[in-house]
Amino acid sequence: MAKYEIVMVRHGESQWNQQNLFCGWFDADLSEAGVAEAAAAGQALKNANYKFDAAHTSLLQRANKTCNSILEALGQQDIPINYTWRLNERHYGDLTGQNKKEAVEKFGADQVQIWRRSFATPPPAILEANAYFETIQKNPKYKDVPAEEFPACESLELTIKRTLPYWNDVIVPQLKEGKKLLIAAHGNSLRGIVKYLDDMTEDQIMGLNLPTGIPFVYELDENFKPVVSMKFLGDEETVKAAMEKVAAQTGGAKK
Ligand SMILES: O=C(O)[C@@H](COP(=O)(O)O)OP(=O)(O)O
Repeated sequence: MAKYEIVMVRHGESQWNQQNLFCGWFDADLSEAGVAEAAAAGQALKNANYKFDAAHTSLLQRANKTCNSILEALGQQDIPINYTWRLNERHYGDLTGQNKKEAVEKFGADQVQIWRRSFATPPPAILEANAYFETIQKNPKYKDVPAEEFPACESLELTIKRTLPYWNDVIVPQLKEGKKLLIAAHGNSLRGIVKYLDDMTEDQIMGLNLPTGIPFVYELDENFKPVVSMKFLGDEETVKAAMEKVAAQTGGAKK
């Protein structure tokens, strides 16, 4: 029987999603379409009568603005919002700022697919020569990230390693207190949580592409095992098309 419920959402489309650039820890803003997606996510949650006691988001504005937009739609801007680097997007290393299709031309589709969706292989570490090195690696907002944990690139496996402590130490205790929670985060930080909750194999998680701006619900039993998994607040066709759009960003591959 379901005892706990939590809603998660990948931010609305960012300007870098729109331009098809690997984004990772770069702090891209929402695109115009992304602003609309975030508002629609709020409306969908409002229509389904959701109310939250707290929200959790990353240190990146695309997720923060999505979170705010949802809370605004619900008339709940006053609830506590927790900001944490542990929910940040997977660090895309030296791919940060590269066009996804151009990366395929340069490195080949198989290699890019491994970097994007494999479990254990990280992209190359960000180099000082990368145009976004300073703004990411030297950003004062990350001053509290322990030096030994500050990534220069991350596989999904490494992303899960820094996201799970937040799930276990912050999210789970709040759920146990009976709080209704919203997590507004990113494609890969959420794929990590989903893999963990649904105990997916590495092959299964490779095939999962989370759409932007469509909230999804987990209902969990007393042992935090899913009774209902990844139930999207959107019609099946729309969700499927949005997932395929993400998969196709490197040039038509379905995975
Ligand atoms: O970093 C990025 O480019 C995207 C995910 O890209 P893919 O792994 O889907 O290529 O992250 P998000 O838009 O969720 O913050």
